[in-house]
Order: sequence, then structure tokens, then C-alpha cells
Amino acid sequence: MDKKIQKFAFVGLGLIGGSLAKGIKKNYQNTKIIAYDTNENDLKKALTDGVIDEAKETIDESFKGCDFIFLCAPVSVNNDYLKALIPYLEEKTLITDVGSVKGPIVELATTLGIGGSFIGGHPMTGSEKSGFESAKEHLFENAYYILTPTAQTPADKLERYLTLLTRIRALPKVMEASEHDFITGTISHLPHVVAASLVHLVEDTDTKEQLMKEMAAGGFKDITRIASSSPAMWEQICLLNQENILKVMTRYIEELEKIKDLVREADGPALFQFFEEAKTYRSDLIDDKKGALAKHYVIYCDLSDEAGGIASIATALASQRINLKNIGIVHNREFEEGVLRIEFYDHDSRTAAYQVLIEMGYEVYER
Ligand SMILES: NC(=O)c1ccc[n+]([C@@H]2O[C@H](COP(=O)([O-])OP(=O)(O)OC[C@H]3O[C@@H](n4cnc5c(N)ncnc54)[C@H](O)[C@@H]3O)[C@@H](O)[C@H]2O)c1
Ligand SMILES: O=C(O)C(=O)C[C@]1(C(=O)O)C=C[C@@H](O)C=C1
Repeated sequence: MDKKIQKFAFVGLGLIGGSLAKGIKKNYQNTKIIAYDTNENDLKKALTDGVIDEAKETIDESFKGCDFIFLCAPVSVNNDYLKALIPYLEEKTLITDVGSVKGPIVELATTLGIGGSFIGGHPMTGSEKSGFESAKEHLFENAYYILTPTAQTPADKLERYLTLLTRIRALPKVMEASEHDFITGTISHLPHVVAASLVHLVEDTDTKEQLMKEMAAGGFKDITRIASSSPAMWEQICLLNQENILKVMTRYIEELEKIKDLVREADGPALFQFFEEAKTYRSDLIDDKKGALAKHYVIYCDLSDEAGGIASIATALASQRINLKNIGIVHNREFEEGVLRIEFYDHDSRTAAYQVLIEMGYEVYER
């Protein structure tokens, strides 16, 4: 139990800010969360849902006394609020942002003389959706969350941030802002530029009847999902990480020229090698499904009558359209009596199943 009330403030309560606020509300017992956002409807919704305790109409004295302040608006806007919040920072306050570019804000914090209060942050998770209504309390589970301290960040503040990330089940990684910006320029910013440019290409070359748009299948949809992301967010990321994005775009255009040559020369073996090497590297990526970051959506359920019990549980879940990945009795020293282990494909299915089984009177638990 957290004895002391911790005060958290948010500026920007959209997808990322809203998810953080939800994650904090769920994982800390004693919190006061205040938030400011230009979107009044989202603030009202967050208040009604009990995610925040107070909605603010402006940045003022009420931002004093915070343990954490999270800047969760588009990147250049975060830079402006960093300045605006200086009068309200106290000794204990840790101010951070969640922006996708880290160099400029870390430099700004240092220039403003608040390097000792600031740590850059960037969760390597998200979605093409925006706004508070898309926020999820479990967004950060098993996801890397990069921290970029300044040269003046004290060790105890970094420690406090690491503890918070562990509580929301994120995987913290500390690095230099410049290294962060080069890495994300390559694995996140360039792919968003490429996805959007592919969409433009198809739009511009489509037939009169728009057959390409009509027939686009899995391949095109998979690679362009992120083209649906917020234009305001990506405009600012491109402006703030301009140098790295230009560097990596130049390198990518060279890569395209190389593969263009192979196609023109009809060089079968080289084309095979090109795709084979990409396939091998791609299948080595650590993702949700394997490796150190494995995500298992599992619940356990006590059963008295094994045979009939399994069937009725499977039927009840199926009737609610909840898909099972795996179901079976576990007998081991931890569960001497044997329990039913039920695995799902995703977090939402697990949450829904938990509710269904509780309502059916089963004893259900997550480990
Ligand atoms: N979307 C992602 O996948 C993702 C992932 C990691 C980090 N980020 C970073 O998180 C930040 C927020 O992105 P998001 O995806 O949550 O976007 P979002 O659009 O869902 O949320 C941004 C919020 O900021 C508010 N806002 C905009 N201008 C404002 C202003 N001037 N004053 C106060 N509030 C303002 C908006 O109303 C909105 O609620 C960005 O800096 C982005 O780089 C995004
Ligand atoms: O999954 C997605 O939709 C994302 O685009 C998330 C994503 C990315 O992986 O590029 C987008 C921007 C961020 O700064 C971090 C994560």
C-alpha cells in the first residue's frame, strides 16, 4: 500500500497521456491526478471515468507540488509547456515528456536550467489511433520505454522513474538522446514516411474506377496501417528529427536504387538473396509472441468437476465470442489440486473472459 499521496500532472491526455494516467491509477493506490488538455470533452470523460481527479482549464498554481509531470502533447507543444511549467516545479518534481524525438527537449531543459528536474521519456508502443478514447491502461506492458536523462539528472529521480515504469510493467532502457533519435529515425520515423508515401503512390496511380483502392489486400494494408496516424504528430516529428530522417531517407533511397537495379538486370539469385536475408532478419525480431518479451494472456480457474467444467467454460466463452488460444488442466506443485489454465490471444479477451467466469461464480485468478 502506498502511504503517501503522490501527485501526478498531465499536459495532453490523448492516447499516450491517457494510457499513462490509466496505468498509474490502476497500479498506484494513493494518487492525485490532474490534467490539462485543449480537448475539453476528453478531460470530462477522463474525470467521469475516474482516471483523473481534477481537470484543469489552464496551467497555473495547481501544478505545484507534483511528484511527476508528464508532457504528452505533440512534440513542439511539449517544448512550449516545459517552459510554461518552470514556475511550478519544486525540488521533488520530476518533469518528463513522452515525445517521439528526444534531442531538442533534453537540450531545451538544460538550456532553461531545469536539467536537474527533467528526464526525457519515450514509450516504444502506441498505435495509429489518437485521443483519450483509444487510451489503454495496459499499453505499456512488456514494451520498451526509453529514458534520456540530462547531464544534471540526479540518480534518485532516475530511480523513481524506473520504479514507476516497473509498476506499469514497461521495460525501461536508458540512453543518450542523440542515439535515441537516430534509432527511432530509422525504425519508426522512416517507416511512417514510407507508409504514407506508399498510400500516395497508390492514390496517384489508381485506375479511373479506383480498382487499386478496392482490391488492396493484406500486404498493402499491413505495411500502411501506420499511415492512419495523427498528421499533427508526424508533421512535428519530421520537423524536430529532420537531420536523422534525411540521413536515413538518403540511405533508404540508395537501398531502393539497389533493388531497382536487381529487378532491371533480372538477377534471380541476387533477388532471392535480397528477400531471403530480409526474411531471416525479420523473423529474428523480438516481438509480442516470443523471446524475452513474451506476452501470455492467461487466467487460471479453479475447477471441481474437470470434464463437465471445461466444456461449460469453453461454451460460455464461445457464446461471448471470446477466442481461446489454449485450454487445459495444470497439475504441478504450485497447483496441487489442479487448475484450469486458459490462454487468450490478447489482453481484451483475457479481461472479458475474467468477467464472464467471475459472473458464473468461478474462482479466477491471474498469476
Ligand atoms: N501515438 C503513438 O504511437 C506514440 C507513441 C509514443 C509516443 N508518442 C508521443 O506521444 C505524444 C502524444 O501523442 P498521442 O499519440 O498521445 O497523441 P494524441 O493526439 O492521442 O494526444 C495528444 C493530446 O494532446 C492534446 N493537445 C494538443 N495540443 C495541445 C495543446 N496546445 N495544449 C494542450 N493539449 C494539447 C490533444 O488534445 C490530445 O489530447 C507525442 O509527442 C508523440 O510523439 C506517440
Ligand atoms: O504501432 C504503431 O502504430 C506505432 O506507430 C507506434 C510507434 C512506432 O512504433 O513507430 C509510433 C511512434 C512512437 O513514437 C512509438 C511507437
